[in-house]
Formats: sequence, C-alpha cells, structure tokens
Amino acid sequence: MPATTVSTSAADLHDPTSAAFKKARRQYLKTTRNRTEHVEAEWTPFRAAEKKFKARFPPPDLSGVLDLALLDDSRAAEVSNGVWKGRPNAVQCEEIELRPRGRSSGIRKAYIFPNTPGLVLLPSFVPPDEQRRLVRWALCDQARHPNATNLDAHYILPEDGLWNRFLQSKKEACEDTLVEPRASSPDPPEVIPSPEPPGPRKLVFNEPAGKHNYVKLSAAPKPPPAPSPSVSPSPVSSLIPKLRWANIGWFYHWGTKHYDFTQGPGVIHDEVREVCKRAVTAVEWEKVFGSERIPRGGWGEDAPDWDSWHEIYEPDAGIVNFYQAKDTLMAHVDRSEVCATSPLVSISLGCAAVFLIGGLTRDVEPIPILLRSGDVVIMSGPTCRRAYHGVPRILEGTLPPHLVAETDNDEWTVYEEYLRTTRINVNVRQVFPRGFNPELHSAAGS
Ligand SMILES: O=C(O)CCC(=O)C(=O)O
Ligand SMILES: [Fe+2]
Repeated sequence: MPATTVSTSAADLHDPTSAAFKKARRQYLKTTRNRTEHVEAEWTPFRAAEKKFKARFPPPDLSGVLDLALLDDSRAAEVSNGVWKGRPNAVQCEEIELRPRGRSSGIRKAYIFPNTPGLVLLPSFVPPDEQRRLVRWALCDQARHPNATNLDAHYILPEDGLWNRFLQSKKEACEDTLVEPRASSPDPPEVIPSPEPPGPRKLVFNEPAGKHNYVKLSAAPKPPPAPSPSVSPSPVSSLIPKLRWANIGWFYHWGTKHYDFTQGPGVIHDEVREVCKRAVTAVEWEKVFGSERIPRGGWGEDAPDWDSWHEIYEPDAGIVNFYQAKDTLMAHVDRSEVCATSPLVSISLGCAAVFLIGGLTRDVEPIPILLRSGDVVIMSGPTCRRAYHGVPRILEGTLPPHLVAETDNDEWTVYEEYLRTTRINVNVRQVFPRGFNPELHSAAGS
C-alpha cells in the first residue's frame, strides 16, 4: 500500500508561514472587521460552537473534541494520518459492552452519554471491507434514479446515475457527458414560486410529526421544487462534487420537510438494513434506558419501547449525505418521523468530521464528537431524537489508509480520489411506530 500523505491544505492551515494560513487570516480579518462583541454575545451556545469549529482561521483546537479512535491500537495508522486529533476523554461518556450477537469484526464496545440519554456511539463498528461496499453502494446505486438527489430538481440526470456515467467515461477514456438543465426541458414540472439554487440543504421550520397530525401532514401539498433558471449544461465530472444528498426509502419532501407517502415506501437496500439492524441489536438497551437512567419525572407517554427494539426495529427511510471539505450541516432536529423515539442509525464513511449534539433547544451547549470512517452513531429515545445536532466541520486529510487504493491501477483509485475531500453519511430512520398502520390512519382521517 502506498504511504498516505497528509493533505497539504490541512497541514498548511496550521503553518503560520504558509500561503494558505496567510490567506485564511486575511479573510478572517476582513469578515470580522465590523463584527462587534455584541454580535458574538447573541450567539446561542450551539451557534458559538458551530462558529468555532467552522473557522478556517484560526484553525479550531480539537482538544475538547471526543476522539475514541485514540483508544484503539488497531486505528493507530488512521489517527496519525493527518493533523486532526481530538482527545479520548474530552467529553463525559461511559463504556458499555456490546452483546456478542451484534458485534462486528470483534468490536465489543459502545459509549453512552449521561447528559444525552439515548445517544450511543459505536466506534469502528463497520469493518473496512464493508465501508468500501457502502461507499460503492452510495455512489453507484443510491445517488441515481429512482431515488431523488439534490441535483434532480435542476438537472435532467442520466438514468444510470452521475457516478456510473463518470466511471464509464474514465474506463473508456471517452468524453464527459454534458447534463442538461431541467429549466430548459420542454416538459418542466409544475413549480413552486421561489426557485432554490443547487447547493447545501436549506433550513425550513417544520411542525414535528406524530400520530396526532399524521393525516394533516400527509395531506399537505408537496409540490416539486422549481428548477433553477440560471444553471447551464454541465459535464458529469463537474456535477459530482455538487451532489449533496440522495433519498432512500420513504420519499422525503425537502420543501415541507415532511414525507410524501403518496410516492410509496421506496427501498432500503439489504446491506444497509442489515448494518443498521446489527447495530441496534448489538446494544443492550437496558444499559442505555434502564430505570436509573430515565430522566427525573420520566417520559410518560413518550417512553421509548426499547425493550422490543431487538425484535421490531425496522429502518424504512433515510438520507445519504455527501459532504465536500467545506460543507457544513447546521443545527437541526429530525422531527419528520411519526415515531419520535425509534433508533436513527448514522454511519460515517470517508473523511472524518466534527459532530455536535446538544439538547432540545440551541441554548444547550453541544458536545463535540470526532466521527471517523466506520463509526456508527445511534440517536434514540425522546431526548436524543429531538436534540439539535449538526456537522460544522469536515476534517481535510483524514481519509483512513484502508480507503486508499493499493496500486495506481486499482479500480478503487477513482473512489479514493473522490473520498480524499469527501465524507459520506448514511442516515437511516424508522418512520412509523410499532402498531401504527398508515393506511388505517389515512382511512380514519379522510
Ligand atoms: O452527517 C451526519 O453525521 C449527520 C447527518 C444528519 O444529521 C442528518 O442527515 O439529518
Ligand atoms: Fe440530522
């Protein structure tokens, strides 16, 4: 395997004599020239943490970020690869043993967080060969028809997907296909008035979903987004870095931030379903939610049915997120699922990132966790599933050695090149609670 090199941009950001450092400092001075202390004082604790980790200048200090890979000798090459490291004891957490049945490749430990009941971190849960399969799955099979991606609103994407087209042109050394904008199509979809340009996900306030408002939210109009009039024909290779998300399972309508159940259930591919189920069944939920852990006052009607998750947990919706090095995901709560307690399983692949998770408002100071390729986070229970969380920083130069091609003509090379500046997150949810039959509810409500 060739030696992995530290990405110059990540290293340069820490070197005061480098051009990258000087440029970042100039930009910082320009953007903060008119910022008064008053502005900073108004930031919520969550916003302040986002600003800190997003900063290009000075590069953030990660000594307060939980980095559990540092406890694992088998990850030594991975953590010494690059300039970013957290600390293994930066955040209060407790180790729990995994159940033998659910363990992945000898991984035996998970971590829980006393201040965020229901948050479980399974470092290195997905073994390297499965990480590679999931990366291929995300790019070849998910970011394409019939799944919706952020680019579909604006471009008429090839049926076989951007990534497969890209691989084909590389293999045949033929010309890059030009993708036409949707706005110039003779048959554009019916649109909503304000066009949204391609780019990062937008924040939209949405009413939290539940059994009580399922009928109302399902019936609300969900018009297709407007194609941007300003995009021009673009080669496949230039669109790949603009890919931000692909929808899996139940169709998620980004305009309203609610599911559009009229489009049918969609598919959660077996391998992803299996990893999610393996993670959920690996956890002894008694250790997470057992009586002494339930917050004072209890959860009443919202109590999670964790004692049956080993049998009934079934993922049915999700998003594959594709982050480029400068992308961020701002603080948000995932509250579109009718079930507000069932585990949400989040798998990290490629470059590492800082993940923040706080509480029910942005006023709760979030904890920062460094997530590396193969790590799995489970968010479950009423507190954690409704907690604000986000990704303020992708950490450049952190691609682990097992995602580097072994030789120059290895067919993984093209994946490695993409992943050098990318993080993929597979974020899988269960929309409906046990015993909830959407058809019966619709019939009763209509
Ligand atoms: O990328 C991540 O780790 C989190 C993504 C997320 O929160 C989401 O897709 O809702
Ligand atoms: Fe989320």
